[in-house]
Amino acid sequence: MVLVAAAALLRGSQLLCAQRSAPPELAGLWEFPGGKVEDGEEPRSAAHRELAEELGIEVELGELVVGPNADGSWPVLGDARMLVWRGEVVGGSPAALQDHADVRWVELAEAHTLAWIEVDRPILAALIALAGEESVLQRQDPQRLDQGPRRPTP
Ligand SMILES: Nc1nc2c([nH]c(=O)n2[C@H]2C[C@H](O)[C@@H](COP(=O)(O)OP(=O)(O)OP(=O)(O)O)O2)c(=O)[nH]1
Repeated sequence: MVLVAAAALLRGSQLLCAQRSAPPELAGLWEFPGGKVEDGEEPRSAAHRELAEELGIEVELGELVVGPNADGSWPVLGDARMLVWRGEVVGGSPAALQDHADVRWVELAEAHTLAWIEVDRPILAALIALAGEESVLQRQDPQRLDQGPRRPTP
């Protein structure tokens, strides 16, 4: 079975969305940038390689956005499964160098208004849920996420 490695790259409240230029049946649709894992390749390395090749960026990947498959992947087109990590851009500026018509930072809450590959929509919903949970945690205990370890009060 084909394994795809992709990234949900965030910049504050924005998500990096990529618009495919090929194949014809997917051209114009939006997706999480990434691509197929090659034989013998680590899935995370594949994500780094694809993002460098296709968008010219270096990324740092964080936790997996856990999907419904046993390995945490998401069912995607063509009977494939896709691993998606949250991450951020740490080098370069995203550009549609290869296989994409456009690449855009979009407010995560507005991203669903783009014409996504339909099977990606549950992944978008999971990202919004994760962001919501984090903002609740942050409101409950702002120091926990913002300022690192608590200092004892004098
Ligand atoms: N990259 C990516 N692929 C997705 C997403 N959703 C989804 O169904 N797919 C499907 C589309 C393709 O059938 C497959 C990924 O193939 P790809 O064309 O991006 O892979 P690749 O860059 O390695 O391309 P190639 O070697 O086949 O030319 O997974 C998504 O969000 N991102």
